[in-house]
Amino acid sequence: MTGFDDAVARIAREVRPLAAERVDLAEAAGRTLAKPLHARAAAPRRAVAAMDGYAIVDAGMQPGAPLRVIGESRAGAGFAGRVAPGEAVRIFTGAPMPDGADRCIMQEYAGREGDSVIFAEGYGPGWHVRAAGSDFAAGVLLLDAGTELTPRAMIAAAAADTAQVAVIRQPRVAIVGTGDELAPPGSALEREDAIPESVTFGVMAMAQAQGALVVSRATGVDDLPTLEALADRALDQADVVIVTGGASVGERDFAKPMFAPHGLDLLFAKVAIKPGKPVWLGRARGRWVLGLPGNPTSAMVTARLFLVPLLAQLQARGVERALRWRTLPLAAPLPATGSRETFARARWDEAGLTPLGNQDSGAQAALAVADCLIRCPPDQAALEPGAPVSALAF
Ligand SMILES: Nc1nc2c(c(=O)[nH]1)N[C@H]1C(S)=C(S)[C@@H](COP(=O)(O)OP(=O)(O)OC[C@H]3O[C@@H](n4cnc5c(N)ncnc54)[C@H](O)[C@@H]3O)O[C@H]1N2
Ligand code: MOO
Repeated sequence: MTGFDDAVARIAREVRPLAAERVDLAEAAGRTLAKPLHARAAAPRRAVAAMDGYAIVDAGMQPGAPLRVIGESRAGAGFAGRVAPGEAVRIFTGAPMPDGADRCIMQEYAGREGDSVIFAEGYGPGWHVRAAGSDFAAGVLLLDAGTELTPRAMIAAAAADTAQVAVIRQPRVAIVGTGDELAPPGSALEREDAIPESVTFGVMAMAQAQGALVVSRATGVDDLPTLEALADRALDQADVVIVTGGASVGERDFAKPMFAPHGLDLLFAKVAIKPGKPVWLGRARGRWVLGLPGNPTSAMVTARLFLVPLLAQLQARGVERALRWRTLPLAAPLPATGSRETFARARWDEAGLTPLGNQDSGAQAALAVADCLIRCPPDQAALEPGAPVSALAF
């Protein structure tokens, strides 16, 4: 059986990023930059006021002495002339500082009468000027290749004055759920022994949250010819095919056999973890095929541990960014681990991590409240509250 770190290392080694494409910036949120993004101009391009008030020459300024207001500078329409001592220009936040002026005094300190303005004591010490290039200089690297365009990064990309960006193509994902017992949610009660099909919904949401385009979601009964046909179609459509269920050792576990006619080549099959031991990853017809166990908690834990790094790697983000472990204290006791490395579901708050009471790999209700996985080495003794553990956002 493959160890967890070894399985992740194989993903890092074998999975190559998808090709790049150019998209309009408005379409780029959530995508990953394929090329570094440099600033086309400095920000601000020239010194600007940081407050509404008056631009003045600081040297020789005296509170109470009147200054002559010679013009106005607005954001988008600066003042063309030059300011000399004894003069002031009415200015607004973000407006270019006129030549000669080096300080902005907030309008709260100004007494204005016609063309004359007098400043009250106490307007210092702030100069309220943002120097040219104080945010960033022209030509600097703002966002490196491999950066996800988060909402915050979108600001920097637009501020770089770029209309289009080179991003990695979105991974196309097809999901196939297998099992005779599965019924579309809303119809399970119509058939004796049916259960609502839940796993593909969670896996789809996780793939989408990682930037993937889910091109199809299908379910198939445990019949090999039916599943082979579903595999064929999914391989036509997607970069990554995810098959859920049928990963175990029963006669009707067809998750791997359904890809056999397409030349399935396994990267790993079975990982020494709990839950999710039957998880596997392979390649067929040049596509990645990820097999997740059918148990809902096992499926979501293995999706978090292997699908998220796989999608990260395809999008040139690297597996490390997909698996950021943090050391956090336990807020409640953690039971001893068995012989497999274990990923306990937990909730995190100010007090620390509270392992959930239901650690069954078939659990669905407990999944909805879990937001962390605690990584427990094999044969770890029970831990008391306060003990530091390694945790991953789930
Ligand atoms: N003799 C052995 N039995 C099992 C082993 C083993 O090593 N030897 N491994 C166990 C482990 S660990 C797991 S995990 C499961 C994995 O089983 P499968 O991947 O074959 O999954 P199924 O048998 O199809 O289903 C398991 C369970 O999950 C429910 N399920 C499946 N798909 C869905 C879905 N899309 N939505 C909701 N629920 C689903 C299914 O009804 C079963 O209850 O095998 C153990 N057995
Ligand atoms: O891996 Mo299974 O997930 O232990 O039930």
